[in-house]
Amino acid sequence: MPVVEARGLVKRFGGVTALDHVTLTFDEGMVYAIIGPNGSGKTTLLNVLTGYVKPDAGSVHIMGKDVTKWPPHRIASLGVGRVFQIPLPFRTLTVYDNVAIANPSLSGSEVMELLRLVGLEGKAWERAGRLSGGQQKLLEIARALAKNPKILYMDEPTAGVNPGLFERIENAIREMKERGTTVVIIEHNVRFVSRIADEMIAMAQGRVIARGAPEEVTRDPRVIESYLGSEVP
Ligand SMILES: Nc1ncnc2c1ncn2[C@@H]1O[C@H](COP(=O)(O)OP(=O)(O)OP(=O)(O)O)[C@@H](O)[C@H]1O
Repeated sequence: MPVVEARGLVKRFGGVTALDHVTLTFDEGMVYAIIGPNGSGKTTLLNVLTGYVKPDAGSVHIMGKDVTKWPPHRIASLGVGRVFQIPLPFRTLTVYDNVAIANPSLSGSEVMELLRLVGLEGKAWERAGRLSGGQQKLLEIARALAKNPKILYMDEPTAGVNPGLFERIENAIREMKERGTTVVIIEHNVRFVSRIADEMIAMAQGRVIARGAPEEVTRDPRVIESYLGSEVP
């Protein structure tokens, strides 16, 4: 049974069809990348899968449960995590405490291990508000990992992050996969996600236009065309 199954999702905003009959499944322990030009519906899809936006038609099942009408907190309670594009740590708390409160059952050494994984162990006792934007993003990823989610949605993990830190994001994603988490990443940096995704899903105009191995999807003429003939980024 797939961990997530979306069937026939439709979402309209006024005259714009943001999702036009999207059907897809995500399997356990796999890493998926969702790519597509601006406005192709990627964020709307994540919002529907996590309960923030209700679809006009279609359904979402998580581990066999119909969650289509569930509010976000109830979906989260099934072990569904999300890393938002803009990190929002508790700025006045230390980096360590930000991770510790994400999951109070973790031991001190487990918290430090997560900080080491994202390269923030040297910042453990600094206030989170003092970190750079990229470091705050890494902290957000460590907080998501601390909760040991079954499914983790990541909204542009590399946005606003210094390329020198990409490797740490990659390490965190590999660690999640190792733990059996299903990771779904929306990303504009196609080269970055091509390295880590088991499968790539390309969207254009609210539809899934290609799905498969990253090297095949990025070479698919329909995908190249959706980026207006320019090179896939
Ligand atoms: N709340 C909203 N109200 C009105 N229109 C919306 C809303 N959210 C999304 N849209 C429209 O739906 C379409 C899909 O947008 P969406 O943000 O899902 O695309 P995206 O692929 O995530 O784009 P980007 O890569 O720029 O983040 C766009 O035309 C967008 O303008």
